[in-house]
Amino acid sequence: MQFPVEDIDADELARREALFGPLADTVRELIDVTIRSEADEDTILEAAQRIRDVTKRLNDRRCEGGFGVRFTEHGHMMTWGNAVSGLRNAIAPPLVVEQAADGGMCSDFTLGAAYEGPPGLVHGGVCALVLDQVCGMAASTAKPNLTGTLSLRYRRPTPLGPVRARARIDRIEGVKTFVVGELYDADGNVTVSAEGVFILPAWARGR
Ligand SMILES: CCCCC/C=C\C/C=C\C/C=C\C/C=C\CCCC(=O)SCCNC(=O)CCNC(=O)[C@H](O)C(C)(C)COP(=O)(O)OP(=O)(O)OC[C@H]1O[C@@H](n2cnc3c(N)ncnc32)[C@H](O)[C@@H]1OP(=O)(O)O
Repeated sequence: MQFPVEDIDADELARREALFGPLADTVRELIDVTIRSEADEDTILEAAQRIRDVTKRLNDRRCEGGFGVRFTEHGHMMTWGNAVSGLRNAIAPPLVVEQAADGGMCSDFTLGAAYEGPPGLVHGGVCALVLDQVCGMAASTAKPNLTGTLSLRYRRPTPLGPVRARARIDRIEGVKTFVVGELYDADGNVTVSAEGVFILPAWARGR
């Protein structure tokens, strides 16, 4: 696993955030309206062609593979391709995850039409995606890790709209960090609870 360091200062970091964040926001809106638009056929056909054209231009120069996890020389971590919180990832809701008063992690976000499973409800796999990230971030306050096991209990449906995720470390046993987490609906009901085992991999021990 590589973690490239980019030779950029705080101003350049801010410039890139201000450039790529709004691009991803725009594409996120595009995803939503692609699902929900009731425009006429000519408009849809024209939109598809214009999107193909701009995609071709953006493709002229691009990195190989995924964005990865990169650092600035001052140690700022850029997880911009992350599927849940990536600044440049239009399929990420995106989550902004913050430290909670209890020392765990917390995030308030909105899941719209792009995250639907059953009608009007968040897809169960999306609930797992979000909880993996927030539980993983809670675990990584103790040590770097990968998800070993994530167990979920879907207690009640999660409606599309405002959602809260929380996670905190339950206990640490050697290389294993045990985390518990929950999703909440807009009324504050727990919809999904999670238990995760996050593991410092053998190859990373002592590094
Ligand atoms: C160091 C890596 C850091 C990578 C960080 C990356 C980026 C940093 C960026 C942001 C960080 C911020 C937050 C994190 C955010 C999001 C979280 C998303 C996380 C993911 O999206 S991550 C992708 C999905 N994840 C995988 O792709 C893992 C595939 N898998 C493996 O890479 C190995 O399978 C591994 C490492 C799991 C274990 O391998 P290993 O060789 O290190 O383990 P080993 O045999 O030494 O066992 C040691 C002890 O763990 C027990 N144990 C073993 N496996 C277990 C399991 N699965 N469940 C429960 N317990 C298990 C044993 O029973 C023993 O327990 P005991 O010590 O008690 O005997």
